[in-house]
Amino acid sequence: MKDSSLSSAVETPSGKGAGDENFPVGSWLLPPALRPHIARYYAFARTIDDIADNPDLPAAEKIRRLDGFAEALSTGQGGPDYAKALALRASMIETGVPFRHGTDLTIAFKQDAIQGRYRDWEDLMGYCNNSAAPVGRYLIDLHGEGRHCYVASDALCNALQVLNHLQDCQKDYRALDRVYLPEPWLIEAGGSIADLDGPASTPALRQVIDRCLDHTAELVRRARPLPDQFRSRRFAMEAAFIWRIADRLLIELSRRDPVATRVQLSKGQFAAAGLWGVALVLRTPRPSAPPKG
Ligand SMILES: CC(C)=CCC/C(C)=C/CC/C(C)=C/COP(=O)(O)OP(=O)(O)O
Repeated sequence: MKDSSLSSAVETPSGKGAGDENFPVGSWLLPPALRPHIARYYAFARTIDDIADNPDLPAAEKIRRLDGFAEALSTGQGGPDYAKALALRASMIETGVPFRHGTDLTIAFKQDAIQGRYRDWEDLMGYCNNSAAPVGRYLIDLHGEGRHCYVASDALCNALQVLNHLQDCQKDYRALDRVYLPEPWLIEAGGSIADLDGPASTPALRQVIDRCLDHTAELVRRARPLPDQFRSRRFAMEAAFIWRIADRLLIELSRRDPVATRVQLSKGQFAAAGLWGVALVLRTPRPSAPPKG
């Protein structure tokens, strides 16, 4: 098989890597034996996201390539252009994790290729259920944790996704004419999509950002039990770390303007979130077995 770390003819690498993410990807907190599998999932996700976000590819071509990745992952067909899907397929067969956690991502990124506006929160959550929730579900199944953990995990992943949309709202609009913030909310607040092109948020845009943050705060609240649900102490620490990152980003985005400046956590805040996660898990007992049902 071709070296899946090299890019193929159907890939359009953005140059982004795990170090550019908002949260730790396959961090040292996770069990070492699982990290190579997580790296394959990450490489697959990064590759298909880069195709969806390439401003120079026509939508039909993005869809053709994303369908190719889904097909290669679920059937093994497709050849060396789809090496990252084939590598993930081998990893998923070895670990027993369903292909669906990969193919669902292709559904979201195909949606990105053709949909640039969102009607309301439900519409946005429909997107997040395919773009972000599969990441947590993948990690849960890889660690052999119970599916009862999906509820809090979906809430955490969808919150991270919306926080990322808020951080990147101007960039996504300018580069891709893509606006995840519901357009009718902007119009209701007396603004328009053009508000995203200014030097700072208008009062209408700020109102919409705050409305999204209110919904996201509820997701972060629902995600709070997640670390306590995991039997794996390392995975619980990772989840607590990531939960704390979401909680801190929520505060930063409510205080600062993502249109005027890049809102992200400082290295100190990131490290503090890690310590918080480790400390939280060290002082709480692990569940011995998942609840029945
Ligand atoms: C169970 C558990 C611990 C779950 C957490 C899993 C996790 C880290 C989910 C994040 C999914 C997400 C928002 C990806 C977007 O990445 P991005 O913000 O880097 O987006 P971009 O690269 O496209 O800008």
